Order: sequence, then C-alpha cells, then structure tokens
Amino acid sequence: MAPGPALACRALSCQAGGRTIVEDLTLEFEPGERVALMGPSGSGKTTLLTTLAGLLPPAAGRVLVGGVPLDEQPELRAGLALVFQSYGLLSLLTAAENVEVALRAAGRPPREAMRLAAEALDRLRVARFADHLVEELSGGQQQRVAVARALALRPRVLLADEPTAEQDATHRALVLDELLAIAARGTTLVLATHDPEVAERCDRVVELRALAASRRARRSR
Ligand SMILES: Nc1ncnc2c1ncn2[C@@H]1O[C@H](COP(=O)(O)OP(=O)(O)OP(=O)(O)O)[C@@H](O)[C@H]1O
Repeated sequence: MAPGPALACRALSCQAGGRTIVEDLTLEFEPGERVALMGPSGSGKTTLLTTLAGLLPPAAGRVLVGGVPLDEQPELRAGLALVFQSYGLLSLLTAAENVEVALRAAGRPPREAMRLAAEALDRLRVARFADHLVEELSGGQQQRVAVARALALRPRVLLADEPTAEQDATHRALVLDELLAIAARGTTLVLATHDPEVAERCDRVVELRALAASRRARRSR
C-alpha cells in the first residue's frame, strides 16, 4: 500500500457554478479514522466531499489517496465511496439491483455481488424492500439503501453526506453504528453532518467555515 494518510487534500480550492466555495484547504485523514465534517449550511461540505471523492475536479490544489495524487492515478477513485445527500440511486432499478450494480462495476462476480448486496441490505434493515423499485421507497429507506451500497463496497475511504438526516431515532443509531463499524476494519470515514451526536461519536471534527469567514481567519493569522 502507498504511504501517507488514507486521504488528504493540499491547498485545495473548489468551485461550483463558477463560484469559489472552498479555498486553500489542507486536510489529512488517517486509515480507520472517523471524522465529522461540520459547518453551516452552504459552507461547502457537499462540494468538498464531491471533490474528495474525485467526482468534481479541484479548481486548485490536489486530492491525494494514500499519498498519491488522484489526478495522476484516477483509478484510485475505485477505493473511494460517496453516499450522496440526495442518495444518487437509480430510481428504475430495485434496491438490490442498485447495490449489485455498484459491486459489479467494482469487479465482483454476479453471485458474490448478489450475496454481498443481500447482506448489506439486511444490515441496514431494508432487506424486505430488496425487490422494490427505489422510487417506491421512502426517503429514509432510500438513504439506507445508499448507505448499504457504500458499505458493501468495503471502500478504503467512505465519504457520506448527512447520512442520517432522513432517519428516525432508531434508524439513525443503526446507520451510525454500521458506518462506524466499518472504520474498525480500516476504512476511513468522513461524515458531513449537522448532528452533534454524530460528531460526538467520531474521533475528530473538521469545521468548515463559510468562505468569507475562512478568508478573514487566514488574513488574521
Ligand atoms: N452546482 C452549483 N451551482 C451553483 N452553486 C452551487 C452549486 N453547488 C453548490 N453551490 C453553492 O455552493 C455553496 C456550498 O454548497 P454545499 O452544498 O457544498 O454546502 P453544504 O455545506 O453542503 O450545505 P448544506 O449543509 O445545506 O447541505 C452554496 O452557496 C451553494 O449554493
């Protein structure tokens, strides 16, 4: 395995819609570390996670996976999974197919993909919806399918955007337990959240400030 933190960004700037959202950000995430990414609405958590996942190219700076720049080895993206805030499921596929498709794309043979998908859906208590089209599921159920899909991939780094936001108290605890458990197997976990209880269960909090506030802080250093 390449040396260095599991995931890092150096002097990273991100733009969305032609506007700079995140500027000159340097962070490191160790293997197995559980990090809560917090900050006010609009501070750029989603934009940052999408960039760290390699789905949005940085406006400046770099993302490194195991010390290797992602732009030099784009195949390293295969070790990164993102749970999207709006789930990112294929609505005309069933819950099981959504998880299986991701596993197949990651190179798992069909039978193994079916087994791993069934296991993950069971753990997230959506097994009874395995054969339902995603569009038939509630928001909370869809979110658990999206979490199941990311967990089934056993990624090196799992990035999740407010993964408990749609859950009731029971399912919030379940989702959080399942996410935190994967870190014990070495996966780095970065959870964007507004929930102080989620943050409390992580090893560390990274606070993202709105751009104007972060510029003021840099000037006063
Ligand atoms: N595609 C886009 N086009 C234009 N502006 C965008 C786009 N994506 C994000 N933004 C803007 O970037 C800023 C940061 O958005 P982002 O969703 O990353 O924040 P966030 O911290 O995740 O917010 P929340 O906590 O509400 O989910 C916001 O001002 C938003 O309007």
